[in-house]
Amino acid sequence: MKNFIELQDVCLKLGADFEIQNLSFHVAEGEIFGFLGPSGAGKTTTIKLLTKQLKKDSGSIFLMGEPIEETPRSRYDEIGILSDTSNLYDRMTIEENLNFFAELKGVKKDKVEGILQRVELLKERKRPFKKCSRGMKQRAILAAAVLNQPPLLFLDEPTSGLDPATSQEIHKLLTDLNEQGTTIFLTTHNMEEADKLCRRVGILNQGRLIACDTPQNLKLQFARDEVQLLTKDRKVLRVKKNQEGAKAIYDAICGGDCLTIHSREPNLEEIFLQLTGREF
Ligand SMILES: Nc1ncnc2c1ncn2[C@@H]1O[C@H](COP(=O)(O)OP(=O)(O)OP(=O)(O)O)[C@@H](O)[C@H]1O
Repeated sequence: MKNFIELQDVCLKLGADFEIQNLSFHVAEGEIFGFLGPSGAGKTTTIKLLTKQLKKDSGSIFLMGEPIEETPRSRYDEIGILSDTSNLYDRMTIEENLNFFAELKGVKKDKVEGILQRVELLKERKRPFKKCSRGMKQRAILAAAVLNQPPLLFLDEPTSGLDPATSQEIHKLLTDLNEQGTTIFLTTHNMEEADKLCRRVGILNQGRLIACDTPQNLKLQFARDEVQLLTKDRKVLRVKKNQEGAKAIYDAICGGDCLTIHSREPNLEEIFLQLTGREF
């Protein structure tokens, strides 16, 4: 498996107050990689570095195996990019927009109907983009980005501000795309989304990568040394994994007082709190 994205010691100073510091990570072909971090952590800045909208001060970036400096502009026509600023035209309908992008990307127009169906916009296809709801706009933008089934897709907060049902639809579309071979790099504030979709996640804080692994490994690494026991009278007891804890569990089971026992894995939000001492 080759790396589609690789950063080595990348630094960038932006203004007086912010810098990306020695950023190193990779995204392998076929992965969905989630880039997490609170507002202002540098997620969008990193996408801008990877899509040549910003230039690093130092370090190396490789995109699909070649140094980013050698990546031709035309390569970005193949790569899908979905950012916070839409490039769809307000006055054109959803369908006109997609036909336009199909032509631009050299995709046959008959693909447009299929993609409209997949993002559930077939019925709304004659609606001008500016009259669409936020969820519809987001699905239309995503449809335009994936028309050519890109090998690599950058998504900056793809479900930000969307209702849970629309987010679910977008998750399904992304999972399908990934199964068909698209490598996905996405940024999100939403820990649950990252946990559900991503094979690996990187956690960024104040321009520095503070963790990078599979959600499962991170949870094991930061697992608490305790289990959770639910008693008959619905009390939740947290019991240490030691001799004393074992005795408490033994007594609860023998006394018929134990309803359930669960391990206590932290979620990604708790991991972030443990790493930084700050709420996400
Ligand atoms: N052109 C710029 N000049 C100076 N500072 C900038 C510039 N663009 C962004 N910044 C600053 O860089 C920092 C990182 O911004 P960035 O947009 O990458 O964060 P983010 O993690 O994507 O946040 P959010 O989740 O809110 O989108 C912020 O403090 C921002 O104010």
